[in-house]
Amino acid sequence: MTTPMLAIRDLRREYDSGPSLVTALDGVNVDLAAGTFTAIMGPSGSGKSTLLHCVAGLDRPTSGEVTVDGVRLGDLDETGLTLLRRERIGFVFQAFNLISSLTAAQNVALPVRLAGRRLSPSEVTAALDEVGLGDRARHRPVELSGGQQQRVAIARAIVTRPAVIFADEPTGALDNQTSHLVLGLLRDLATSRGQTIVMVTHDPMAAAVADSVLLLADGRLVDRLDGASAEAIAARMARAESTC
Ligand SMILES: Nc1ncnc2c1ncn2[C@@H]1O[C@H](COP(=O)(O)OP(=O)(O)OP(=O)(O)O)[C@@H](O)[C@H]1O
Repeated sequence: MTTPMLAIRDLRREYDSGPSLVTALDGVNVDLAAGTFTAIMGPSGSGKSTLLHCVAGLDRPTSGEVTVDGVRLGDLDETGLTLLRRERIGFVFQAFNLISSLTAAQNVALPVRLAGRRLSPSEVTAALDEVGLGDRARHRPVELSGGQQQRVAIARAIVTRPAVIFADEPTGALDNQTSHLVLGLLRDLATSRGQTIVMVTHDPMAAAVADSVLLLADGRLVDRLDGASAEAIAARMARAESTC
Protein backbone atom coordinates (compact mmCIF):
# COMPACT_ATOMS: atom_id res chain seq x y z
CA MET A 1 0.00 0.00 0.00
CA THR A 2 1.31 3.47 -0.81
CA THR A 3 1.80 5.95 2.00
CA PRO A 4 -1.04 8.49 2.07
CA MET A 5 -0.21 12.15 1.50
CA LEU A 6 -2.39 13.02 4.49
CA ALA A 7 -3.01 10.66 7.39
CA ILE A 8 -5.42 11.77 10.11
CA ARG A 9 -5.64 9.63 13.22
CA ASP A 10 -8.10 9.93 16.11
CA LEU A 11 -8.16 13.68 15.71
CA ARG A 12 -9.87 15.57 18.51
CA ARG A 13 -10.13 19.30 19.02
CA GLU A 14 -11.86 20.68 22.05
CA TYR A 15 -12.42 24.33 22.79
CA ASP A 16 -12.63 25.41 26.39
CA SER A 17 -15.01 28.31 25.99
CA GLY A 18 -16.00 29.45 29.46
CA PRO A 19 -18.33 27.12 31.32
CA SER A 20 -18.71 24.58 28.52
CA LEU A 21 -16.30 22.42 26.57
CA VAL A 22 -16.99 22.38 22.82
CA THR A 23 -15.89 19.27 20.97
CA ALA A 24 -15.26 20.53 17.44
CA LEU A 25 -13.60 17.30 16.26
CA ASP A 26 -14.54 14.05 17.90
CA GLY A 27 -12.14 11.37 16.67
CA VAL A 28 -11.62 11.83 12.92
CA ASN A 29 -9.73 9.14 11.01
CA VAL A 30 -9.01 9.34 7.31
CA ASP A 31 -6.21 8.84 4.78
CA LEU A 32 -5.98 10.90 1.60
CA ALA A 33 -3.82 9.68 -1.25
CA ALA A 34 -1.51 11.92 -3.24
CA GLY A 35 -3.10 13.53 -6.27
CA THR A 36 -6.64 13.27 -4.96
CA PHE A 37 -9.17 16.08 -4.68
CA THR A 38 -11.33 15.84 -1.57
CA ALA A 39 -14.23 18.05 -0.54
CA ILE A 40 -15.19 18.42 3.12
CA MET A 41 -18.85 19.15 3.72
CA GLY A 42 -21.20 19.22 6.65
CA PRO A 43 -23.73 21.39 8.44
CA SER A 44 -22.66 24.68 9.99
CA GLY A 45 -20.61 24.04 13.11
CA SER A 46 -19.83 20.42 12.18
CA GLY A 47 -16.08 21.03 12.39
CA LYS A 48 -15.01 21.58 8.76
CA SER A 49 -12.83 24.63 9.34
CA THR A 50 -11.37 23.15 12.50
CA LEU A 51 -10.43 20.00 10.58
CA LEU A 52 -8.84 22.01 7.78
CA HIS A 53 -6.90 24.15 10.24
CA CYS A 54 -5.64 21.17 12.26
CA VAL A 55 -4.62 19.24 9.15
CA ALA A 56 -2.90 22.27 7.64
CA GLY A 57 -0.91 22.95 10.82
CA LEU A 58 -2.70 26.25 11.50
CA ASP A 59 -4.21 24.89 14.72
CA ARG A 60 -3.08 22.20 17.17
CA PRO A 61 -5.45 19.32 17.93
CA THR A 62 -6.21 18.42 21.53
CA SER A 63 -5.19 14.84 20.71
CA GLY A 64 -4.60 12.62 17.72
CA GLU A 65 -2.10 12.87 14.94
CA VAL A 66 -1.82 14.40 11.49
CA THR A 67 0.90 13.33 9.06
CA VAL A 68 1.49 15.48 5.98
CA ASP A 69 3.74 14.02 3.31
CA GLY A 70 5.36 11.74 5.88
CA VAL A 71 5.89 14.49 8.48
CA ARG A 72 4.08 14.20 11.82
CA LEU A 73 2.82 17.66 12.68
CA GLY A 74 2.85 16.87 16.40
CA ASP A 75 6.64 16.47 16.22
CA LEU A 76 7.13 20.00 14.92
CA ASP A 77 7.55 23.18 16.93
CA GLU A 78 6.11 26.47 15.65
CA THR A 79 9.13 27.14 13.44
CA GLY A 80 8.90 23.65 11.97
CA LEU A 81 5.19 24.12 11.30
CA THR A 82 5.84 27.48 9.63
CA LEU A 83 8.46 25.91 7.41
CA LEU A 84 6.21 22.99 6.51
CA ARG A 85 3.36 25.34 5.61
CA ARG A 86 5.69 27.47 3.56
CA GLU A 87 7.38 24.63 1.68
CA ARG A 88 4.75 21.96 1.23
CA ILE A 89 1.35 23.53 1.67
CA GLY A 90 -0.62 26.07 -0.35
CA PHE A 91 -3.68 27.94 0.92
CA VAL A 92 -6.65 29.41 -0.92
CA PHE A 93 -9.33 31.21 1.08
CA GLN A 94 -12.78 32.58 0.34
CA ALA A 95 -11.52 36.12 0.87
CA PHE A 96 -8.73 36.26 -1.63
CA ASN A 97 -6.38 37.92 0.86
CA LEU A 98 -4.47 39.86 -1.75
CA ILE A 99 -2.57 43.01 -0.83
CA SER A 100 -4.30 45.87 -2.63
CA SER A 101 -1.21 48.01 -3.15
CA LEU A 102 0.72 45.19 -4.86
CA THR A 103 0.43 43.93 -8.43
CA ALA A 104 -0.71 40.39 -9.21
CA ALA A 105 2.92 39.33 -9.73
CA GLN A 106 4.03 40.94 -6.46
CA ASN A 107 1.17 39.24 -4.61
CA VAL A 108 2.21 35.87 -6.03
CA ALA A 109 5.80 36.43 -4.96
CA LEU A 110 5.04 37.92 -1.53
CA PRO A 111 4.91 34.84 0.75
CA VAL A 112 8.19 33.51 -0.60
CA ARG A 113 9.70 36.96 -0.29
CA LEU A 114 8.56 37.26 3.31
CA ALA A 115 10.30 33.95 3.88
CA GLY A 116 13.54 35.61 2.79
CA ARG A 117 13.74 34.02 -0.65
CA ARG A 118 13.20 35.44 -4.08
CA LEU A 119 11.36 33.84 -6.94
CA SER A 120 12.63 34.41 -10.45
CA PRO A 121 10.29 36.47 -12.64
CA SER A 122 9.83 33.39 -14.83
CA GLU A 123 8.56 31.35 -11.85
CA VAL A 124 5.99 34.06 -11.09
CA THR A 125 5.00 34.34 -14.75
CA ALA A 126 4.65 30.56 -15.03
CA ALA A 127 2.27 30.48 -12.04
CA LEU A 128 0.18 33.34 -13.46
CA ASP A 129 0.18 31.68 -16.89
CA GLU A 130 -1.05 28.50 -15.31
CA VAL A 131 -4.16 30.25 -14.01
CA GLY A 132 -4.63 32.08 -17.31
CA LEU A 133 -3.51 35.49 -16.06
CA GLY A 134 -0.11 35.87 -17.67
CA ASP A 135 -1.26 39.15 -19.22
CA ARG A 136 -2.43 40.62 -15.89
CA ALA A 137 0.85 40.41 -13.98
CA ARG A 138 1.07 44.17 -13.50
CA HIS A 139 -2.56 44.70 -12.52
CA ARG A 140 -3.54 45.51 -8.95
CA PRO A 141 -6.40 43.59 -7.29
CA VAL A 142 -8.83 46.48 -7.78
CA GLU A 143 -8.25 46.19 -11.53
CA LEU A 144 -9.20 42.50 -11.50
CA SER A 145 -12.55 40.74 -11.24
CA GLY A 146 -13.34 38.54 -8.23
CA GLY A 147 -12.59 35.41 -10.23
CA GLN A 148 -9.32 36.84 -11.46
CA GLN A 149 -8.36 37.77 -7.92
CA GLN A 150 -9.05 34.23 -6.78
CA ARG A 151 -6.93 32.94 -9.65
CA VAL A 152 -4.07 35.20 -8.47
CA ALA A 153 -4.55 33.65 -5.01
CA ILE A 154 -4.30 30.20 -6.60
CA ALA A 155 -1.16 31.24 -8.48
CA ARG A 156 0.27 32.38 -5.13
CA ALA A 157 -0.64 29.02 -3.60
CA ILE A 158 0.97 26.96 -6.37
CA VAL A 159 4.09 28.97 -7.11
CA THR A 160 6.16 26.91 -4.66
CA ARG A 161 4.66 23.68 -6.10
CA PRO A 162 3.32 22.49 -2.73
CA ALA A 163 2.34 18.87 -2.27
CA VAL A 164 -0.99 19.81 -0.69
CA ILE A 165 -3.38 22.68 -1.28
CA PHE A 166 -6.04 23.55 1.28
CA ALA A 167 -8.94 25.61 0.04
CA ASP A 168 -11.54 27.03 2.43
CA GLU A 169 -14.71 27.95 0.50
CA PRO A 170 -12.64 29.05 -2.51
CA THR A 171 -15.75 29.76 -4.59
CA GLY A 172 -17.84 31.24 -1.76
CA ALA A 173 -17.52 34.78 -3.11
CA LEU A 174 -17.75 33.94 -6.82
CA ASP A 175 -20.58 33.64 -9.33
CA ASN A 176 -21.34 30.30 -10.99
CA GLN A 177 -19.33 30.77 -14.12
CA THR A 178 -16.25 32.03 -12.29
CA SER A 179 -16.59 29.27 -9.71
CA HIS A 180 -16.55 26.77 -12.52
CA LEU A 181 -13.27 28.18 -13.81
CA VAL A 182 -11.62 28.18 -10.38
CA LEU A 183 -12.79 24.63 -9.65
CA GLY A 184 -11.47 23.53 -13.04
CA LEU A 185 -8.09 24.91 -12.08
CA LEU A 186 -8.06 23.06 -8.77
CA ARG A 187 -9.23 19.86 -10.51
CA ASP A 188 -6.40 20.20 -12.99
CA LEU A 189 -3.79 20.67 -10.26
CA ALA A 190 -4.79 17.29 -8.84
CA THR A 191 -5.14 15.47 -12.14
CA SER A 192 -2.25 16.89 -14.11
CA ARG A 193 0.23 17.81 -11.42
CA GLY A 194 -0.53 15.21 -8.78
CA GLN A 195 -1.17 17.82 -6.11
CA THR A 196 -3.44 16.83 -3.27
CA ILE A 197 -6.38 19.18 -2.84
CA VAL A 198 -8.58 19.45 0.24
CA MET A 199 -11.46 21.88 -0.06
CA VAL A 200 -14.11 22.91 2.44
CA THR A 201 -17.32 23.88 0.68
CA HIS A 202 -21.05 24.26 1.24
CA ASP A 203 -21.73 24.00 -2.47
CA PRO A 204 -22.68 20.56 -3.88
CA MET A 205 -21.74 21.73 -7.39
CA ALA A 206 -18.25 22.55 -6.17
CA ALA A 207 -17.98 19.29 -4.22
CA ALA A 208 -18.98 17.29 -7.30
CA VAL A 209 -15.74 18.36 -8.98
CA ALA A 210 -13.78 16.52 -6.25
CA ASP A 211 -13.00 12.79 -6.33
CA SER A 212 -14.66 12.28 -2.96
CA VAL A 213 -16.73 14.11 -0.42
CA LEU A 214 -16.19 13.62 3.30
CA LEU A 215 -19.26 14.46 5.31
CA LEU A 216 -18.81 15.76 8.85
CA ALA A 217 -21.52 15.96 11.49
CA ASP A 218 -20.89 16.97 15.10
CA GLY A 219 -17.15 16.65 14.66
CA ARG A 220 -17.28 13.12 13.26
CA LEU A 221 -16.86 11.76 9.76
CA VAL A 222 -20.23 10.22 9.05
CA ASP A 223 -20.05 9.46 5.34
CA ARG A 224 -17.86 9.42 2.28
CA LEU A 225 -19.21 9.80 -1.25
CA ASP A 226 -16.95 8.86 -4.16
CA GLY A 227 -17.57 10.30 -7.61
CA ALA A 228 -21.03 11.54 -6.61
CA SER A 229 -23.08 13.97 -8.70
CA ALA A 230 -24.04 17.41 -7.40
CA GLU A 231 -27.63 16.15 -7.04
CA ALA A 232 -26.58 13.12 -4.98
CA ILE A 233 -24.37 15.31 -2.78
CA ALA A 234 -27.15 17.87 -2.30
CA ALA A 235 -29.58 15.12 -1.30
CA ARG A 236 -27.10 13.64 1.20
CA MET A 237 -26.41 17.11 2.64
CA ALA A 238 -30.11 17.81 3.03
CA ARG A 239 -30.45 14.59 5.06
CA ALA A 240 -27.43 15.51 7.20
CA GLU A 241 -28.82 18.98 7.86
CA SER A 242 -32.25 17.68 8.80
CA THR A 243 -30.76 15.42 11.49
CA CYS A 244 -28.64 18.04 13.23
N1 LIG B 1 -12.09 29.36 18.75
C1 LIG B 1 -13.19 28.69 19.12
N2 LIG B 1 -13.61 28.72 20.40
C2 LIG B 1 -14.70 28.02 20.80
N3 LIG B 1 -15.43 27.26 19.97
C3 LIG B 1 -15.07 27.20 18.69
C4 LIG B 1 -13.93 27.91 18.18
N4 LIG B 1 -13.81 27.64 16.86
C5 LIG B 1 -14.83 26.82 16.54
N5 LIG B 1 -15.57 26.55 17.63
C6 LIG B 1 -16.74 25.67 17.69
O1 LIG B 1 -16.36 24.42 17.16
C7 LIG B 1 -17.41 23.87 16.37
C8 LIG B 1 -16.91 23.62 14.95
O2 LIG B 1 -16.63 24.88 14.34
P1 LIG B 1 -16.12 24.99 12.84
O3 LIG B 1 -15.85 26.44 12.57
O4 LIG B 1 -15.00 24.04 12.62
O5 LIG B 1 -17.39 24.50 12.02
P2 LIG B 1 -17.71 24.59 10.47
O6 LIG B 1 -18.26 23.27 10.07
O7 LIG B 1 -16.51 25.07 9.74
O8 LIG B 1 -18.85 25.69 10.44
P3 LIG B 1 -19.34 26.72 9.31
O9 LIG B 1 -19.83 25.89 8.16
O10 LIG B 1 -20.44 27.45 9.98
O11 LIG B 1 -18.15 27.58 8.97
C9 LIG B 1 -18.56 24.87 16.46
O12 LIG B 1 -19.44 24.44 17.46
C10 LIG B 1 -17.89 26.16 16.84
O13 LIG B 1 -18.76 26.99 17.55
